[in-house]
Amino acid sequence: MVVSGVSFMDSLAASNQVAEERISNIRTVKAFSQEKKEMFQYGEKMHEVLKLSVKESLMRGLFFAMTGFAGNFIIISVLYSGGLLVSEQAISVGELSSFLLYAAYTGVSIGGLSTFYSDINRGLGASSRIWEIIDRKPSIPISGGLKPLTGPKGDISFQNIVFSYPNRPDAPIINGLNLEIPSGQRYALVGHSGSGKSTLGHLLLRLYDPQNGQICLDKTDIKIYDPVWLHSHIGVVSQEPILFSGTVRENIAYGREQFTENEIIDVAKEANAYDFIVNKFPDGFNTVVGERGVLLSGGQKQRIAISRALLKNPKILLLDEATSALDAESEKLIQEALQRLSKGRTVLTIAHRLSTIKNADKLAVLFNGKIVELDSYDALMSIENGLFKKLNKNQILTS
Ligand SMILES: Nc1ncnc2c1ncn2[C@@H]1O[C@H](COP(=O)(O)OP(=O)(O)OP(=O)(O)O)[C@@H](O)[C@H]1O
Repeated sequence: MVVSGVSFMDSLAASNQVAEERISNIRTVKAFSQEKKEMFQYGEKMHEVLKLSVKESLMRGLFFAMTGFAGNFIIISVLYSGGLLVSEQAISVGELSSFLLYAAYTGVSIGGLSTFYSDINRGLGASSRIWEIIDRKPSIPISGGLKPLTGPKGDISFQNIVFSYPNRPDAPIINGLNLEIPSGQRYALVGHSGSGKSTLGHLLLRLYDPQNGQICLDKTDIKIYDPVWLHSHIGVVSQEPILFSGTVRENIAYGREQFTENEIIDVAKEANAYDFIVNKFPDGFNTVVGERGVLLSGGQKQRIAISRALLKNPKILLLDEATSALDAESEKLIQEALQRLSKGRTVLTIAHRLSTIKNADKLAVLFNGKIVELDSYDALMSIENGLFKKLNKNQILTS
């Protein structure tokens, strides 16, 4: 019964996952006219849930039918043998009745225990997955470690990094990579799609640990630092900025406990977000952005994410540029905001835009899990048969 409870919960979770994923991406479903197919798929999943719940109900029914039958059979047997004993005058009718009464009380109580047993099994089935998750020890601790009293200087070095994702251990993404980014410099990471640029960002944030080599911040392995301290000094503006349902203010302040209204206004101005927040949104900074920021345009989301990074005031910046093209005006405003954001910080940009690539102090070209070229834009373009030159010529780097 425990096993069937677990499968029932698993199939219910699978059907909920399908529903949640499709409903939250309803625009894509509609754009591809997949409503009927998705409804059919959800129906299939629910059918699976129904099948398992019928199976579980049958097992419960069988179990209770058997215990009920056994109870009644015992009573009839006791009445029969007791009747024989009464007729032989071995026991009195009173003794037989009181025995039956005690036996009935005991039987009902034991019957109650069997219901309790089946309910416990249901609970065990439902909770076993939760316990599995609760008992999992994260390989990277949430907190604990060195917390320097001052912020970092911002020198970053990747030393002989080898990394493959845990679910694909045989497919190394980074393979003996070395890269030094001195404090205050702007480096742009370029390479084919899928070459591992975002992965390098994940490693710097210590979302994963490399299988080999070390990543150092100010000559100390990032594994030594408290992850909370480390994350507080790295600002991230990702390709698809993640906003949470809540107000514009709450989204800008995400990650900062203490802030003043003036700070929020200042960072919004610096990120070129102030004008649209105040003039275009009905409630200004109190405007609700909708689930995952659906009520905002791509460019607006980017600028709110830049305001958030500015408020955090980190020493290191990790920018994952959006590949999707924005209109020229938004593009200009975002580039301006990013320029301001980059000032005085160590910046690693996953670059897709020619303007970013040209403005970077150095370009690091990632190929086959290694940095194969590292220099300024002009220097790399002057290498005959250079990889960067080829990528640039084929317009692989720019959107
Ligand atoms: N969580 C993951 N689990 C397993 N493999 C992953 C995971 N994330 C990415 N990968 C794989 O790692 C490789 C590198 O991905 P990554 O996102 O770092 O590339 P990228 O250079 O940033 O690409 P793009 O420019 O298209 O964003 C890809 O082959 C991808 O399929």
